[in-house]
Amino acid sequence: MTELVRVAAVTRRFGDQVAVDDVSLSVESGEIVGLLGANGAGKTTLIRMLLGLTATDAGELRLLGEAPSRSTRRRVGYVAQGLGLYDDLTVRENLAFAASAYGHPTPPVPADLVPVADTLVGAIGLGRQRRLAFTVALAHSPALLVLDEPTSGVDPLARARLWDRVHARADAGVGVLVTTHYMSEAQQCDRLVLMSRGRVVATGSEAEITASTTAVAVDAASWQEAFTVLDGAGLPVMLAGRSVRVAAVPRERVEAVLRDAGLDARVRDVAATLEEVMVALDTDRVRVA
Ligand SMILES: Nc1ncnc2c1ncn2[C@@H]1O[C@H](COP(=O)(O)OP(=O)(O)OP(=O)(O)O)[C@@H](O)[C@H]1O
Repeated sequence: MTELVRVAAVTRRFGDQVAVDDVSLSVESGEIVGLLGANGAGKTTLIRMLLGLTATDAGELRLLGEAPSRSTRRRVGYVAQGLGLYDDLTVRENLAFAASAYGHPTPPVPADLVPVADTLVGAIGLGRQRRLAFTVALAHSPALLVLDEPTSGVDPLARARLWDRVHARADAGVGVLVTTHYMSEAQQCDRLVLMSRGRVVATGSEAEITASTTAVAVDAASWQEAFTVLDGAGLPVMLAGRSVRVAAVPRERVEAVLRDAGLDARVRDVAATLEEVMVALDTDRVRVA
C-alpha cells in the first residue's frame, strides 16, 4: 500500500478561532477513510489545506508524497460541497471543459445522464449534478479521491449508487477521503476519523470507536412522556424507533430525572451508537482512547 495522504499535527486558525487543531491522519491506496463531524468541526478546512487551497499555520502535509501543489492536485479527484460544476454549461459541455482543463479526452456521458446530456447543469436535479461532479472528478483516473459531503441532499437510492462507485474505485486501488455528517455512512468506510471543534477525538473502525462508550436506554409505558421529561431536564435525548436513549449522561442521573417526575421506567446501560459517541465527545464528558 502507498501512503497518499499524510497530515501531521496540522493547525489552522481564523482570527481567535482554531478551525483545525493539531490534526493528524493518513490515507493509503485502496482505503476509504471517513472524516466525520458536526457542522463546523473543521473537515472542509482540513481538506482545503490538503489540496493547497488554504495555508496551514503549523504542521506538515503530504499529498501523494509531496507538498500539495498544482501538479499533485492534478492527480486528485475532488468533489467540493459546491460541486464545482458550471451551471450555464450543459452536462456534455461540463465534461468537455473539465477534460480540456486536465488535458485528457472527454469521457462519455454516463448512461443515467444521457437523457439530460444537452441540458444546462443548473436545470438538472441535485442527484444528477452530484453524479456528474463525480464523473468529472474520476475522468482523469486520479490516485486519490477527495469527497466533501458527497451525498448531501441525495435520495437513498442515488446515495447507495454513489457509494457503490466509491467502493469500485477503492477496490481498484484509489484512496478515498470522504467527509460526512451522516453517521449512517460510516459503515461504508474502512477507517473513521471523528472531529469535534477542530480536533480529532476518536479514530478507528465504527466497532472500535463505539466499544468503550455506553448510552442509556429508557423503556417507559409512555415513551412520549419519558422523552418530554428528559428533554425538559436538558439531557441529550434521542429516539430510536420508540426507544428513548440518552447519550453522555450517567444512568443514575437519568433515573433521578424520571423518578422526580414520577415516571415509572426501566433504565439500562447499552452499547452506544456512533451518533451517541459523537454527542458524548461533543459534550466533553467521555473520552475515547
Ligand atoms: N475562511 C474562513 N474564515 C473564518 N472562519 C472560517 C473560515 N473557514 C472556516 N471557518 C471556521 O472554521 C470552523 C471550521 O469550519 P469548516 O467549514 O472547516 O467545518 P466543517 O466541519 O467542514 O463544517 P461543514 O460540515 O459545515 O462544512 C468553523 O467554525 C468555520 O466558521
